[in-house]
Amino acid sequence: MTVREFAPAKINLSLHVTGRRADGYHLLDSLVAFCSVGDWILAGKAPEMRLAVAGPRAEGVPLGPENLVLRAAGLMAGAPAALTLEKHLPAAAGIGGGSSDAAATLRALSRLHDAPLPAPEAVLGLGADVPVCLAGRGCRMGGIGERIAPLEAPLPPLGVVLVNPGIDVPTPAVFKALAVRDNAPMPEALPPLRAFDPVVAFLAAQRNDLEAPARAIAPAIGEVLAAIAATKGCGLARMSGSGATCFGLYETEAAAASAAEALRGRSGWWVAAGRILP
Ligand SMILES: C[C@](O)(CO)[C@H](O)COP(=O)(O)OP(=O)(O)OC[C@H]1O[C@@H](n2ccc(N)nc2=O)[C@H](O)[C@@H]1O
Ligand SMILES: Nc1ncnc2c1ncn2[C@@H]1O[C@H](COP(=O)(O)OP(=O)(O)OP(=O)(O)O)[C@@H](O)[C@H]1O
Repeated sequence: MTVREFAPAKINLSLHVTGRRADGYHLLDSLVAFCSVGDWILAGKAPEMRLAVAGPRAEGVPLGPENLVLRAAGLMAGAPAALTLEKHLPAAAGIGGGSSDAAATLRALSRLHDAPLPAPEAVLGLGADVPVCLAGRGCRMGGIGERIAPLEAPLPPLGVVLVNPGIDVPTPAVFKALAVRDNAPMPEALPPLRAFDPVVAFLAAQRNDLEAPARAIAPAIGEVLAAIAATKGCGLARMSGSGATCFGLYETEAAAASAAEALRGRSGWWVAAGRILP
């Protein structure tokens, strides 16, 4: 029996940094969505845990125990499997690549062995983005990433474009470069987010507080944002997470696919188009 689990790209539609804990981790308020662009995890029963990495973005992905797939598998003691990670997302890109792979591995091994998922604190120990990736649906994320409040209504299937300029931006460096760490949160009550117009109107009044420090580290992010914003039908262009990947939102998946075509060809840019998942 082989189990296939999708590891969708994580998109921070907004990312407000509202404080910092004594241990240095930052407090966040983020509207998080997932999209139909992502990696895949394949898992089959085997006498011991092993990992193979394939796919167009396999180059440079670690095969050793530091791979988040193996770190996640290590939490599912007694559930060995032959794991294949099919890599489609750029790494260190702000779209939860390794984090989503870890969450998909937990889901795959839980299904393969009919085993319970690890405790929330163990999931958080894999990385601040893993709890929201384990939820894998539209959420408001708080705390350092452990407070996950699924949205009351599913997000609409908006078109989305993802663009990465081919520059790794290490998350710790971006948080370290923040000038202000006690920014305002989003409004306590979120408005209905059931269609393109209200979603982009609401998000236009929100922020990604990591955009400024990330652009100081990788100025190419500014070029990516301008190029996305200039595409036909783009309702919002914003960096995701700690970058460098930026996203554009469109009313339809077709509009996003057209925008992606217009953006391809820039040397070294990774461009993908899809739709926002519920
Ligand atoms: C920026 C986001 O992607 C937004 O979703 C996440 O907060 C980062 O999630 P992540 O990449 O899984 O982060 P981790 O790998 O857990 O942490 C990497 C480093 O980012 C910083 N970090 C991360 C999360 C957080 N709430 N505050 C932080 O200051 C810490 O220096 C940490 O050592
Ligand atoms: N399964 C994995 N896929 C990609 N990178 C991985 C994986 N496991 C470990 N890594 C290592 O983790 C580093 C960070 O990559 P990762 O894709 O986790 O960042 P990210 O999750 O996209 O960033 P963010 O959490 O800010 O969205 C990579 O440079 C790589 O060395």
